[in-house]
Amino acid sequence: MNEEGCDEPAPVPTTTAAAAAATTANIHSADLTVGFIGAGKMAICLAKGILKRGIVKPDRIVASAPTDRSAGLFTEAGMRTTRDNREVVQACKVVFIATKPPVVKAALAGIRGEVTGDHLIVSIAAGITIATLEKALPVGAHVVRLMPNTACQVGEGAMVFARGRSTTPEEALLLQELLSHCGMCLEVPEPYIDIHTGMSGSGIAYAYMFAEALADGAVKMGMTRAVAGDIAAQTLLGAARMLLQTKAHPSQLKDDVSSPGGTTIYGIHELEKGNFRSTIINAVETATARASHLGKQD
Ligand SMILES: NC(=O)C1=CN([C@@H]2O[C@H](COP(=O)(O)OP(=O)(O)OC[C@H]3O[C@@H](n4cnc5c(N)ncnc54)[C@H](OP(=O)(O)O)[C@@H]3O)[C@@H](O)[C@H]2O)C=CC1
Ligand SMILES: O=C(O)[C@@H]1CCC=N1
Repeated sequence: MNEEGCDEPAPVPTTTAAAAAATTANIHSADLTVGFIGAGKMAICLAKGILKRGIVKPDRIVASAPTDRSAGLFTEAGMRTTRDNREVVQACKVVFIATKPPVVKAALAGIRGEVTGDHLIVSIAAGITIATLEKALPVGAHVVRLMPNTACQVGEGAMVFARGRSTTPEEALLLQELLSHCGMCLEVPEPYIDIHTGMSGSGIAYAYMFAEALADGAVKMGMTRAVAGDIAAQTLLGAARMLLQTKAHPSQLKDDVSSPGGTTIYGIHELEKGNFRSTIINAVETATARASHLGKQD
C-alpha cells in the first residue's frame, strides 16, 4: 500500500549496462526480422515507425491478415504480406500481435506450434493480459504486453509495456530500440497498461475531438476551416511541448495564460460549466474499465 492507502504495483526492474551492450549487438544484427499478425491501423503505424529507425529494412518486415483490405499499406512501403500467420512466426524474431482483442486467442492458437524461445511476442491488444498471452503460448514463451497509440506513425507515440515471466531486460531494450523512432516507450507495472489504454491509446482520440471543437469554435466566429484546423493543431502541439519542456504543472501554465478579468478566464468558466475536466476524468475511467473488460471476454 502507498501513503494514500492504495495498492501500488511493484517497481519495474531496471536494465543493466551489460543488458544494454547485449541489446546493441542484437539490434545491429542484419538478421533482425519483424512480423505483424494483423495488418491494420495500429500495425502500420508501428511498422512505419520501425522503418524510420532504419535498422530493419522493409523486406525484413512481414505482416499477415486474412484479407487484402489493409495489406496494401504494407506492400506500398516495400514490406511483405501473407495470409498465413504461421509464416510470420517462421520468418520473424519479433512478432507483434495486432489483431482486435476478441481474435487474439484464436490467432495465438494458430501460431502456438511455431513459437520458440527465440521469439519475442509483443501483443498490443487492448485488455489482453500477460497471463492470457502466456497461457495461450508454449511454456517459457517470451512475451511483452505493449500499448501504443497511433502517433507512433509520426514519432510522437506514447507507449508503455510490461514484460512476461520469461522476457529478459535485454529483450525489453531490444523492443525499446526498435520503437525508438515511434515515440516514448516506458516499462511499467502491468496494471498501468489498461490505464494507459484509457488515457493515451484511446486518449489521443479525445485530443482530436478537442482540436476539432476548437476549430469549430473558430469557424463559428468566422475563420476558415483550413486556417482554424492548423491553428488548433499547433495550439495542442505548443501546449504539449510546454508541458514536456518546462515540466511545469498544467495548472501553473493555465494560470500563466489567465489574466485577471481577461479572455481566458471567461473561456475557462464556460468549460467548467460543461464539466470539462470531470468529463475527461470520466472518459479515462470508463475507457480503462472497458480495456479491462475486453481482456475478460472469451
Ligand atoms: N487503433 C488504435 O489506435 C490502437 C489499437 N490498439 C490495438 O491494436 C489492435 C489492432 O487494432 P487496429 O489496428 O485498430 O484494428 P484493425 O481492424 O485496423 O486491424 C486488425 C487487423 O487484424 C487482421 N485480422 C483479423 N483477424 C485476423 C486473424 N485471425 N489473423 C491475423 N490477422 C487478423 C485484420 O485483417 P483484415 O484487414 O483482413 O480484416 C486487420 O488487418 C487491437 O487489439 C487494438 O486494441 C492498441 C493501441 C491503439
Ligand atoms: O479503441 C480501441 O479499442 C483501441 C485500443 C486503444 C485505442 N484504440
